[in-house]
Amino acid sequence: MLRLEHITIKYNERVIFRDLSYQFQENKIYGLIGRNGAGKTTLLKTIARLKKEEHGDIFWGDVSIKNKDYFDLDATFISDDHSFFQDLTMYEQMLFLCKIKGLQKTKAQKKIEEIVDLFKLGDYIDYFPHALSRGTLQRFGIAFGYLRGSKLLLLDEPFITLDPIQVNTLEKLLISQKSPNRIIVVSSHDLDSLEAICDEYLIIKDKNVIRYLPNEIGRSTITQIIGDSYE
Ligand SMILES: Nc1ncnc2c1ncn2[C@@H]1O[C@H](COP(=O)(O)OP(=O)(O)OP(=O)(O)O)[C@@H](O)[C@H]1O
Repeated sequence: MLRLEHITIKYNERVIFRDLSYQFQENKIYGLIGRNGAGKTTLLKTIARLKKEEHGDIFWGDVSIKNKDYFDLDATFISDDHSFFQDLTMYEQMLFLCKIKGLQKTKAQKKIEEIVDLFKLGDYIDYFPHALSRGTLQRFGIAFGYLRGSKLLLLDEPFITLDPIQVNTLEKLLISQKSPNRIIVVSSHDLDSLEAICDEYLIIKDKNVIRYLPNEIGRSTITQIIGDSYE
């Protein structure tokens, strides 16, 4: 369980979240919804410890992760802002990641093969990042996150730039990744995809979140809540 307790998040003097408390449970996919600039990325980064809150605390189980950093956590944050090594092919980068994870070479090669197949990236593994389209880079970014694996998967706008086939593949993949050991949080403006995968929606409003179950809220109400948050 991941628990946010009365957290306030700011950039300089600008408050993005005020006194936010929420409890995320394993085996669930949460959809983070909000207008542009509402704070979706900020909240994901805060959970991933890539940004620190001003007040409050965050607990993973019974342990505070307030003073932890991203690499202290068993977490993967996937955004569309991928940083790849420009001098390595995509295959070499995947091997490098496996090496950091301590995976033996033959096991690493097998795992990479599986993932490359899953994401249909076989044609591109010998490319350098600068030669790939945005959509393909996004797929590699997600494949890297998948390769890394984690108890906490945080995805920021994962469906952006993916074609409909890849959107469908990713939806299925995320559902298959649900487990009693894992919490998944996805931010997106793609309400169709969120509806297909989420157990709970968290809609950002008034510097806080409102929780809904997908079957208790329609699209027009979501749009209305987002619209109201502009006022
Ligand atoms: N590094 C930063 N310094 C100052 N302000 C920031 C910084 N990063 C984000 N912000 C501001 O914080 C607010 C929340 O930004 P965030 O990126 O979290 O929103 P978002 O909901 O993810 O938006 P979008 O849907 O457009 O991606 C925005 O007003 C943004 O301008």
